[in-house]
Amino acid sequence: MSTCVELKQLQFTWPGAQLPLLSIPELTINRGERILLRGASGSGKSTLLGLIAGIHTSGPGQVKVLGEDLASLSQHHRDRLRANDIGYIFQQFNLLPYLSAMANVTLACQFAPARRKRLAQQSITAEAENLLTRLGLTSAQQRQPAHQLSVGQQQRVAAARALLGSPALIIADEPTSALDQAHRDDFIQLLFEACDAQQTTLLFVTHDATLAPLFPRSIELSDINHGSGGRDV
Ligand SMILES: Nc1ncnc2c1ncn2[C@@H]1O[C@H](COP(=O)(O)OP(=O)(O)OP(=O)(O)O)[C@@H](O)[C@H]1O
Repeated sequence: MSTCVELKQLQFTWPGAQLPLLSIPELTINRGERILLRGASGSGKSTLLGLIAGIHTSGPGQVKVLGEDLASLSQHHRDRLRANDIGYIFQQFNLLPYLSAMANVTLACQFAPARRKRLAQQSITAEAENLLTRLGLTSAQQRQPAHQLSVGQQQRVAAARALLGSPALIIADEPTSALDQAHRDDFIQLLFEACDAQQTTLLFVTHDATLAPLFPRSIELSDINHGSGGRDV
């Protein structure tokens, strides 16, 4: 099985901090895996995701994504890898409020030539519609401005935006924190189905331990992190 994410001897210290927040000897995520990463609030989950997505650069150690050692890439190449191959679902969704749900989704392909190329056979709009429908938004909701949608609907739009153009890796940073249990489990099932249809790897981060049984593999950040994990502040 090929590898999607490979961390080796990773260390990361925020400027001004006394101790490294993260010190992770090893973590490997295979392609197609669905993996839950759990950790307490402030333990470094979002920081780790930012390192894997190439938003922050690490100190010593290696972060490899899809075979590329991020430290050896220029900022431009890291940005391109992220746009083309990583779909990011943010905690606050980061939708543009006055654009329609559909326009928010299709925008994802604007700066991602490889994603557009993977959609070559069908139009971007048709595939966005397909994904939004599969994730449970009606045609009317797809045309509505994002700020007029419920939190659960906005979350589905954010998921469709991340999935459009079949990126190899989806990173989901606590996307269900604002939902009740029924909507949360329903959203995760839909996300699994969409990831399976595209053979996408899913790295899902949460502080909620009750989500672990839904995932084939679950990791506690404190079990793999020898750094401070936010305990020095
Ligand atoms: N830009 C930054 N500059 C300096 N320190 C930061 C920065 N971002 C985060 N930190 C610190 O890093 C630690 C971990 O933060 P991080 O957001 O990665 O945790 P988290 O596990 O995702 O938390 P939560 O579950 O609350 O979102 C915290 O102590 C935080 O103050």
